[in-house]
Amino acid sequence: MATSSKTEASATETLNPSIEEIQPINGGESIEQVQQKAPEVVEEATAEKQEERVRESSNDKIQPLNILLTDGQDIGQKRKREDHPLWKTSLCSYYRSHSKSCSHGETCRYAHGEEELRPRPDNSWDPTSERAKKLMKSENGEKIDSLDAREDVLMATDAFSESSNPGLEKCFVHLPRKWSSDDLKSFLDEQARGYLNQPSRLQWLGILYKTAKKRKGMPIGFVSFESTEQMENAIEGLDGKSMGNKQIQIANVIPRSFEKKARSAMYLLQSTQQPTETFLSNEDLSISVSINGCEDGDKVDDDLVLDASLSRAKSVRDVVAPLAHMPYSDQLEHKKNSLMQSLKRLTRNARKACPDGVPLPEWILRSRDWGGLSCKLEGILESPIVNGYRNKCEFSVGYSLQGKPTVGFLLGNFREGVTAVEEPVDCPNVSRIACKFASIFQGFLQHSDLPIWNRFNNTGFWRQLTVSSAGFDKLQVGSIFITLALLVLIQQVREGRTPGQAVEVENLETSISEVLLMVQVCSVGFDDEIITREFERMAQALALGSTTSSCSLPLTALVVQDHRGISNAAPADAPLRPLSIPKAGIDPGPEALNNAVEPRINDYISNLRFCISPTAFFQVNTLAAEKLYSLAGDWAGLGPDTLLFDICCGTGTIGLTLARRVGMVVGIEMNASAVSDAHRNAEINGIKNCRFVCAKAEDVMKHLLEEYLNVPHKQDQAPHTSKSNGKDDANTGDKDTPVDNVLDLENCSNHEVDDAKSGSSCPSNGREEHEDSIKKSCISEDKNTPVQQYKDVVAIVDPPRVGLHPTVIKVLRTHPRLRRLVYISCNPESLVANAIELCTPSTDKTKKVNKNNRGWRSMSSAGLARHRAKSMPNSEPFQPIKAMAVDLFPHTPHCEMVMLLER
Ligand SMILES: C[S@@+](CC[C@H](N)C(=O)[O-])C[C@H]1O[C@@H](n2cnc3c(N)ncnc32)[C@H](O)[C@@H]1O
Repeated sequence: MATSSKTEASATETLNPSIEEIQPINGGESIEQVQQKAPEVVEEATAEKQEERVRESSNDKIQPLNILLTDGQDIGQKRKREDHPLWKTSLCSYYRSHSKSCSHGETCRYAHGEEELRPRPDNSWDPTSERAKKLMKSENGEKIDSLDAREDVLMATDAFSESSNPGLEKCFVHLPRKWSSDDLKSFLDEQARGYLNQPSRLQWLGILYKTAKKRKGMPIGFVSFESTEQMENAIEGLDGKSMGNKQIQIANVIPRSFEKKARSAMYLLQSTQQPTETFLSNEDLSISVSINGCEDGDKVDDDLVLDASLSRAKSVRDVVAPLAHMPYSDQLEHKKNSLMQSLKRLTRNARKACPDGVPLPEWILRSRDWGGLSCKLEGILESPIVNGYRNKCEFSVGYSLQGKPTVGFLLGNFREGVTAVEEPVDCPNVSRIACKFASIFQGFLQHSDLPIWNRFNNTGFWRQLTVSSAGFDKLQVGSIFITLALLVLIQQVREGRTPGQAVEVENLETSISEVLLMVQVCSVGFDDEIITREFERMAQALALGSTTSSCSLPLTALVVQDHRGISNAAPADAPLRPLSIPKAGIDPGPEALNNAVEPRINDYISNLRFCISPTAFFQVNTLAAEKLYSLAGDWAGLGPDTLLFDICCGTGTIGLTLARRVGMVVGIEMNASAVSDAHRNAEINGIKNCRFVCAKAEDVMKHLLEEYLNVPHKQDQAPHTSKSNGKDDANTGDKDTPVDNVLDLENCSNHEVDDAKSGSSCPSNGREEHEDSIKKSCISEDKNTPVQQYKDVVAIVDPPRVGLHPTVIKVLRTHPRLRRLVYISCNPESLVANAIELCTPSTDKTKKVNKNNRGWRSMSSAGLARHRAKSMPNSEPFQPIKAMAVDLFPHTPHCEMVMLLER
């Protein structure tokens, strides 16, 4: 397996000093001595100190090099060092704690004070710096950076005022987010009284206004006036007025000319269905806002510097590919360092959660060998393709900053008022095929009779375009890739570059043979006839675009998703309408729309074909995912006697690619389309030892473990084979199987925080029906099929970003026969939280969780996990054995991590 070994070696050297190198703290006692005395009390502080020491010590390590570089006057080398993306991105703790003196002087790689501090490659700041603290506060909604808010407002291009006369309306910026419209009105009324009470301004009329509306959760409100005089009085009295630590700013509200078209569409629709008022209020909604004088730059202060970096971060490239400015090897190092922090966090939190009187587990004691990491981080596997690797892109539909209907990426967070969408220009992770389809669709929207989606008032029709591409011929890719890799290597050697730098594999795009387009709309309130006509036109435009493009642009499936929700994240069961793709130049007529093929796409992993539905999860970087699954399989220690649980299995990718190495695979997945894909994929690839269960893992895991593992061992049983018949297959179990159907739903309902984050596509019409469906998915219909006993039970879990449900963690942790668990995570934070619960020792005296305690709302995920660990039934904890990262997302800070847990 290829790893960026060079990068890793140097990073490990500098960031992982052995414990001997760490100086004693706390009056000469070593960290260990202090910890053994009162671990809970001193742990956090010592860990931080330890990290500081590590940093200091890593600084020591590069010091001689720095001196050499300056003394040797190798200016090129020095510049190279200063160009390093991490140069001066952390504050020097030595400088801070030693009266602003540091023996490394200007060669110190850490910043001596806030002035020297540089933003990190992902545009974040050293968390201990003033800047980071300020930002953190604003993120928490307590304080908002003034210019940040201004920037956001400037980026709001959708409609969010309801005035019929924008000339007599103003936008108030920097209002408290939590204010309602009533708060804003009270404030304005109070201001009026205040002025009237001032003797020096007896002539003052007060702040009179017509309407005042506050945008929920945002720092802005709209105030309209009866007359220009009223408006000017308000500006005179309130613009610049202090509001907490901010000053109110009053912005112009400018009607957008480009809205006329949408307006006429609205009128058209208004005559067919909707009550007049709805659309009349909509038609004037589209405005953009500019702040009086904010471009003048008359307030050059610290905030402005901060704002400059924020605004830089808001180019589409910076939003979509924030690490793209770094060489690929530096991106890998950056990700590795941040994963190391997560592994340290796991150790610290598990130590903290370890119950009184229980000795620290071996792995925590051993963590000293790894500089505080909970286990060895074995490295990071590079992505085989660095550019254009995404096989799936979700493009938003909205207005650009120039007011043009655009298909691309949102420039920021809607909650902050950012709605501007920019074209996917210069985003190296997006394929040219995806960009091309976005541009064809954008061209179509400019002439559509239906309006684009407005995020502020949740009206409009066109919402999103998803481009999924696949169909690399593996042999072709293999040979192209080997040739290119060799060429790149030769080139790198010639140019003196290190391996691991960006590999352009442009030709790979030419081997894409399938493209599925999914267009998300909201059909509410629109006439069916108009919709059908627009779909016909859209299908023609997309088909024409694909055939007339200068580059190869296959279009093999087209489907519309109808979604009414507020955000574009549609539930898995949102209605889908497949459309047929007309032959270029031929008008197929409305009938043709109904003759569409099933919208599916075929991709290949480890020489298996995977048929994927539009809403099923599939990793966005297929070649890197292949590495990920094979690593997980290698670490799982599989054999013919292994029963493998593939938890959160999606279309069955992990289980099916490993099926031939195990006795039996049981996959659990809540998305019904993905489960039906998994069955089909087993069939396509002739795999018979897999069973896929459509349910939430938290609802069925306990029963499945019992079904397979609690039966008496029957030595003479024939090896189990199973059929994959396209249904929720439950082809195991016999009359003797003690399937326990007592549901553990009570437990689930204790964890609102997780439930709120996960949607279900499984039936849930009432508790009884739900319970019934869970029972069905766990009990065999064929009562005669014997349950095979397996010597070895392994679980590979690959949960969504929120991590595993606490019920699943509890079931896995407390089942004594599950000895090995491979955790694949795309979110280190949830991995840390779940691993705390899996790996912290428990006692007989478990604490009861207070169900009415709402304190968890303000807890970090690790804090919550520590809390839950206290109520874990007494059971043998897992130990983290090793971890490795796989980079599926070059140019972004994201990364997959695989961790092996054993007991
Ligand atoms: C990160 S994806 C992994 C999918 C699959 N392992 C793969 O690599 O293609 C997570 C999957 O978990 C599913 N999922 C989310 N919550 C779940 C739950 N509570 N129970 C079962 N599956 C769930 C999602 O639908 C999604 O398919």
